[in-house]
Amino acid sequence: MTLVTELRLRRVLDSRGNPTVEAEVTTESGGFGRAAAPSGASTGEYEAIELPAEEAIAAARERAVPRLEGQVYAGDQRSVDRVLREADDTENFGGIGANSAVAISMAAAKAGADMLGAPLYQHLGGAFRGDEFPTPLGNVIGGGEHAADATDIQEFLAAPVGAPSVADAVFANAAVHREVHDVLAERGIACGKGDEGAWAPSIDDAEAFEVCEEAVSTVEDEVGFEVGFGLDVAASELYDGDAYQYQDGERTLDEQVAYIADLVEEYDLVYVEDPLDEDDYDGFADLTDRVGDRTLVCGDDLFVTNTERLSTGIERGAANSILVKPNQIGTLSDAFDAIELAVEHGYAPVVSHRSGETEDTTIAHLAVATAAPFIKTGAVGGERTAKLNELVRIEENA
Ligand SMILES: C=C(OP(=O)(O)O)C(=O)O
Ligand SMILES: [Mg+2]
Repeated sequence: MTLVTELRLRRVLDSRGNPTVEAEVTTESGGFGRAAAPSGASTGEYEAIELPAEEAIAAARERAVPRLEGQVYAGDQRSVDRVLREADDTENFGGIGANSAVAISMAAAKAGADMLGAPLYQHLGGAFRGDEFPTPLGNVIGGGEHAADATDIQEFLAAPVGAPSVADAVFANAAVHREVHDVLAERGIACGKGDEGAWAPSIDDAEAFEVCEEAVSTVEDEVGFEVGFGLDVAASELYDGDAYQYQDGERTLDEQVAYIADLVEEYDLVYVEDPLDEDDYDGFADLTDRVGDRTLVCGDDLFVTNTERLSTGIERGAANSILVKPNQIGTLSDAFDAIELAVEHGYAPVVSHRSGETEDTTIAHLAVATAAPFIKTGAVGGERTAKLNELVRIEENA
């Protein structure tokens, strides 16, 4: 019944105005799924390859479409994703592009769910999924590769860890975002927004910590539950192969570990993503040793949603959390495998958007399906609220 009868691919816009790949899967009995690939700016060196959209579409039309149409069942996600890998025939989706692969993989999942008449999270998570919901991490101040002339640290993330519901958490993050703007205005600082909708003021990291702390504490008083904050340092972007380069000077490898450990202590950070370079497993292990009992040390560029890199991290005690971006690895099956391996070893999976996004809501369903404790998908902006509002709807209906 879920035999794929038609697979269409087209170019659509992402939130940065760049072309990205959208896929539509139709099945024999009329099941339908549509999904679009996101795109990163601070991409990890070991990510699957994103090809220019036109090139990815042409390659997938030639190599993947004939292997899927009339051959594979959309409800059998593992088969769809295996065929995508066979059609690609490289280690990193350099053949058809991870953007084509992930769009097709997610569209097939949606077509499979449509055939069952079930929401996507239920199709992916099954009947015994449980009833846990992810806490959203909301980007409220940012710079790095996402905004010029702003903070060195890429993301300051509101983390409403005490929220009684997803809806409360989503609104708390939006309130922190608003409050950050008010605090900046009081200080006479005008600013625009970065790629993910976070404020991108021309201030240094030290001032951003002050602003964030003040905004979070005001909102915490208003809502009456615990709201903390965390970071995505995106440290590979600061590392020049020798030291970490900040506006206020450089930090050696040891200094960087000590600096982050101090920040965790001083601001009671609940989450620290990519605090060190993507090749520095030892540094991650050292930091995890120091602060891993108090905070999540998350690997994004370090692990790139890849089970081999995660296995290395597990062996070496590097990090205690993994960021999960389906387009970093290319298929939903691979993303599921990374989550499963992480959970098995006590690593917290954090399902994540990319800085370039679309209205696609698959990651909201993926986070619920896998009972991921966190989802990182911004605080405001249409392509971000698409996921947040979907979480609110899922929570109401689940
Ligand atoms: C979402 C992120 O940014 P990008 O999509 O640019 O990699 C990130 O680094 O976690
Ligand atoms: Mg990151």
